[in-house]
Amino acid sequence: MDPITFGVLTISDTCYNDRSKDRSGPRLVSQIMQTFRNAQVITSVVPDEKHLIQSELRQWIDRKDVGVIFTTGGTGLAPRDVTPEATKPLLDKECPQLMMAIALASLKKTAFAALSRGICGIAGDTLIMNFPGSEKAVAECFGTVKDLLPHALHLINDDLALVQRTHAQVQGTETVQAQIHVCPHKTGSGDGRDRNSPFPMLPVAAVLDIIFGVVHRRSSLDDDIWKTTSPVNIPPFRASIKDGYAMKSTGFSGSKRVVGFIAAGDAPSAQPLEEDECFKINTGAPLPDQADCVVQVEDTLLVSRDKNGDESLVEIMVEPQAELDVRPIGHDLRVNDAIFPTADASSVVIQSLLASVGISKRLSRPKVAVISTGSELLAPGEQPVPGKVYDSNATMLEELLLYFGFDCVRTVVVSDNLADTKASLVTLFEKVEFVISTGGVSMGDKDFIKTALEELQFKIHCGRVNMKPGKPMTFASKDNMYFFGLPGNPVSAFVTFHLFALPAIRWSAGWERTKCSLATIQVKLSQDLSLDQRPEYVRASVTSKNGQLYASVNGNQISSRLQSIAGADVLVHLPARSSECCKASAGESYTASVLRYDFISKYE
Ligand SMILES: Nc1nc2c(c(=O)[nH]1)N[C@H]1C(S)=C(S)[C@@H](COP(=O)(O)OP(=O)(O)OC[C@H]3O[C@@H](n4cnc5c(N)ncnc54)[C@H](O)[C@@H]3O)O[C@H]1N2
Ligand code: MOO
Ligand SMILES: [Mg+2]
Repeated sequence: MDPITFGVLTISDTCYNDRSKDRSGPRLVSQIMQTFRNAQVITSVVPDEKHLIQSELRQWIDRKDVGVIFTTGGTGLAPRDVTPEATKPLLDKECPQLMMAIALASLKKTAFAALSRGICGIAGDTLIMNFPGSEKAVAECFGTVKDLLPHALHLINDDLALVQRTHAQVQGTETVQAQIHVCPHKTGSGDGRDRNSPFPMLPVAAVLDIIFGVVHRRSSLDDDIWKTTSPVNIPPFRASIKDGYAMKSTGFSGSKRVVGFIAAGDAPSAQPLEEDECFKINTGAPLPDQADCVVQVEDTLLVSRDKNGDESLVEIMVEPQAELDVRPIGHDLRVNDAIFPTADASSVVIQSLLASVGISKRLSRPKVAVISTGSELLAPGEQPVPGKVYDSNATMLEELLLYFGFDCVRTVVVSDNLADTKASLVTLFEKVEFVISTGGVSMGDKDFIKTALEELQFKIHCGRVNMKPGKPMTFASKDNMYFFGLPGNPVSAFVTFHLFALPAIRWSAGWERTKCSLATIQVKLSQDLSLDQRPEYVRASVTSKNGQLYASVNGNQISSRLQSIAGADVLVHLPARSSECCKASAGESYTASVLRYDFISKYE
């Protein structure tokens, strides 16, 4: 089937106000991409407003390339659910049987499918289907219709030859020629097919959805860790919280003979203790068996020392209370209690809490390698050579992995050569699960990465992303080997590492999905910014003013200028330019991904 463009329209007040809540749209995009390799997908999010739904639908119906539009959301019985009412006036013909097929399939899964009012029909030569709003429902609905779409479109486009062929196939009189995907983007040949990438530009959210669906999440953080119970009590003995004197609270205040000294690490003392006696004790030391409280040194006076200079008599200035400044056995953690009160993938938390109960277990982390590709690269420290540039990406990626708590097991630099690229990939994947490369993923004759992946039987899940910088970002996998081909432009590599490779590695390490991507905040722009035709991730420093966070963009944002990462606290998510809006204005609020722990550069 010739490449067609699918439209995925999320209709939801909630998602319109916060795009990160839209899970159904990206899920639908990734389902489409996994079913129709050559498809293009355009997406949008509108509130549950009839006129806005219709204006978006009309724009897409009027486009020649858009063959199918799926809407998700607004098909229910709630007052704001108006998707069918918005869709119906635009249709030339309804397709009730298609919706019935969806309804019957959905009813098998849940009786509540009966409450969905979605409709389906044809507007011009575009097929429109209303799907429910839930992520699960859109996947199921798409699954019901996906095999019907090619034939439906051939009928709509009156493509008789193909219609006959499909009928013949259905009647079983013709075998379908197996469609083998050959990457037309061969390099070096420079024939016509190289002029257009075969990879659709996927929305960022859809790429993340694909990544989380493909990358195997290590279960080690799921069960055995969180369910681990403590083999010991913490503290294992009654421990003093202060430096002071251990005594019997029944002995009241007043002067007491000092009969001994207990340091942290000493064994508990079973020595008898009178009410007018006490032990000098250190913080963390075990209380003597007959004491039930500790008075801190600040609440005492030293009265006398014996001939060896040791304290012999003290004046207790406060009334001692039972259990004062004492941590009972198991006060912080009891034996057989769960060590982890909550799932927390931080290795600091996991390793230190395990250590606190005496378990020495080094959590294995996903193994990552870095490849820098490019015949033009010089290693830092080498002498300049005409036509060459220094390789900043390898160092940057090693440092980024370190910063985020992962190790770069190995780094190689490979020139623009297909055989070397393949050989490096094979060697590295013998040792690691993730390989992150930079360079060689765009349209150049020497961009071998995608070809190398195809020839090594990797599945390329994403070959281009609708974003700036980072458009040619490539994600591929084969079994449990995962490959990120970041663009060569240093800033593109920086941005796509943060948005895609890091979340994937964290996911593989067992992190909660909500924590895999960088945390996001809302910032106000400090200046006007023009919008690009792709959604843009601009580097900006953050100022906190009266509790409001402002973002100032770090100079020229061209994706080769690595200087823009200096002082970059966040990546501000700027939407793509649209016919209604071509700039982001100072004072407007935008979502921003937090790049570093210390993400506020200035307080005013
Ligand atoms: N005809 C088209 N050309 C390009 C397109 C396109 O769509 N059509 N996309 C542009 C975009 S967007 C990006 S991003 C770049 C990415 O290209 P590659 O991933 O193939 O990167 P290279 O071509 O290998 O290098 C790009 C650039 O970056 C420099 N570079 C590469 N590696 C390093 C490194 N390790 N350290 C520092 N600098 C590096 C390299 O010298 C180039 O200047 O493609 C555009 N082209
Ligand atoms: O995608 Mo590129 O990174 O814009 O230059
Ligand atoms: Mg290139």
